[in-house]
Amino acid sequence: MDADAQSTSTSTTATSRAVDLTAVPAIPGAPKPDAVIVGDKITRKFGGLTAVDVDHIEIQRGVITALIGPNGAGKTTLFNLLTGFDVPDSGTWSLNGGSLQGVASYKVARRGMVRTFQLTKVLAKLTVLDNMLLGATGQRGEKLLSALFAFRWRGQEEENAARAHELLTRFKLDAKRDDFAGSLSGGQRKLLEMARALMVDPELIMLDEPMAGVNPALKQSLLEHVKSLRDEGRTVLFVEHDMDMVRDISDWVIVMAQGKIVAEGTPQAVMQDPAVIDAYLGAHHDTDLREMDEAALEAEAQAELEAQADGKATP
Ligand SMILES: Nc1ncnc2c1ncn2[C@@H]1O[C@H](COP(=O)(O)OP(=O)(O)OP(=O)(O)O)[C@@H](O)[C@H]1O
Repeated sequence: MDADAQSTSTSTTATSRAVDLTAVPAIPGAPKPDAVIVGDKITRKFGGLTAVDVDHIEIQRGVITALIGPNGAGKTTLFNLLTGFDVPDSGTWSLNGGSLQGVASYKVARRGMVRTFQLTKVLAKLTVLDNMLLGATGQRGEKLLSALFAFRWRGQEEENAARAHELLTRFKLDAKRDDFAGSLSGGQRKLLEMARALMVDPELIMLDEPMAGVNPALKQSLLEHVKSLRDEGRTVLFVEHDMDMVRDISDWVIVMAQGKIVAEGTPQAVMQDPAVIDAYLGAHHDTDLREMDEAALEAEAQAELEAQADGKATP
């Protein structure tokens, strides 16, 4: 384990809110013991295509939930809707019981829910430190009224700089604080985006494909950082195609296909669920889950060969 990440997770376990989810029924829309997000009848259509059609969703507080599914399943669209970056055709959802319907993305962030993007939105021509400080916008200082109280704004600036420094150290980016963000590797940009999201000290952090474009050397460190978010009491919801990551760090997995939630459960249960394997294989273009369930596929191929040898037609 990365020494820095280890010290982070060790020092933060005291505030972990993780609970055992093995007793939660493995059914789509399963009720959770302490849901931080609850959504109902959320739909989003693009022309004739229904990208999201979620009947009920609950995200448990304090654990890591993976949202998986084949390409085009609606995962990013659902992220966009929950965080106010897109507007649904119908549906309601709440954070800690407070409705987020019609709430703009920056206000959603102020209420404690932030997200990162599939393609990182770090600003290449700003320094790493300036990117961090931008992450703190939406706080007191940017308000016109606060400009009248410059002493408060200065205090906020100092607080932000201190927090940025602390986070850059934690994410091992402190040596790069004055470099242009554009000079960072793909993995470092993902780390910067995660660090920036933490500037507002969110209760819930949503990561859209945190492993995409990250070189293998940084992957383990990134995984440990995601786990440390949970270990310090935050809720993590992430979209990912990297099934190793899903298996390694998720406490719960929600599977989408064609806009709907088709399965939920612990990683172990979900990865053996025929509905999940169907959802992936039906889409024909996600190889990760194929690799993941090689044994099941081999058994299926063997059965097919035997059926052929017996002269039976296979469906
Ligand atoms: N702005 C848009 N305009 C039209 N169609 C869209 C738009 N955004 C998404 N879609 C369509 O909605 C469906 C769901 O897309 P979405 O990006 O949410 O899927 P996803 O599960 O995140 O896929 P991936 O894993 O490939 O990122 C897809 O068919 C996509 O083409």
